[in-house]
Amino acid sequence: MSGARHGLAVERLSVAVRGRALVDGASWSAPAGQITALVGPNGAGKSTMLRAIAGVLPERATRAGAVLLDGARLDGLPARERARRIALVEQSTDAVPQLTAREAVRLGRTPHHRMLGFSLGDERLVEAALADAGATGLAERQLGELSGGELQRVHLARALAQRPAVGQPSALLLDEPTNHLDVAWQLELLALVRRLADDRPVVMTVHDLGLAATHADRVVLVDRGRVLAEGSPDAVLTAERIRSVYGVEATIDAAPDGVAIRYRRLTA
Ligand SMILES: Nc1ncnc2c1ncn2[C@@H]1O[C@H](COP(=O)(O)OP(=O)(O)OP(=O)(O)O)[C@@H](O)[C@H]1O
Repeated sequence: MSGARHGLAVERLSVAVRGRALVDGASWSAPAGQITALVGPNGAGKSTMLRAIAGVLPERATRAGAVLLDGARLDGLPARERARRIALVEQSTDAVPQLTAREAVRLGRTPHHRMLGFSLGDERLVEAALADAGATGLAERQLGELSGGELQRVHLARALAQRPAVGQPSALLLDEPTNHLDVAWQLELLALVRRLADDRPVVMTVHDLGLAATHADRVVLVDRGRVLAEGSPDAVLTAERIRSVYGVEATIDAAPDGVAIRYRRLTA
């Protein structure tokens, strides 16, 4: 059901490049206070959806449909206005390797600047964002010399620094946030994401269906640009659906400390 009053609502979103549909009439919602996992096979259109919501599609892409945050349309807002409300952490960004982590996180404040530029308040937010993402110790390091997992934390800190003033609606979109992270940091990140979802919608794409089932409140299953199912993890992630979408046999074990899913190739 789309149209969540508090949270993000995606309505009949379509994205095409040179006449090819990458996202095809997708409607789904991500309520504030919840973690929504966007899952689906490679090439399903998950990243394209996040980029369309954040308004950072390539120029040659055409799009249709609506994106609403707390009931207000984001489409048509100037890029800067949209960037104040929606923070997107991508798998790979065009990070300048010579920037230090702190300088990169400061860039997260750019959409909020007016004439005066960087303020003391911004500086405090940058330090808090670095601390929240566990990246304080990386602040003086150059991006080009960080490991994949360290870089992931800096990107997250940058998105945290981007958030608007308290009380203003915002959403956080994370594209494969657990990529490159070791198991300890995956759990740290998911605990942080849980805290961040306290007062806003958080959407994350993940390939690990067990992780989605364990840590997300809602799951949106996407295939070939379309939404196949949306709802609670146990309602969406059934062995039958996993078989039809991914073409593998899944055994789902729900335990009190999480959901483990084992996979086998389909036998003929
Ligand atoms: N800029 C682009 N121009 C043309 N086609 C694109 C562009 N970006 C993505 N695509 C295509 O759109 C489809 C959806 O890609 P997208 O990256 O959104 O999928 P995804 O679900 O995030 O995949 P993955 O799990 O592999 O990251 C793919 O077929 C991809 O090749």
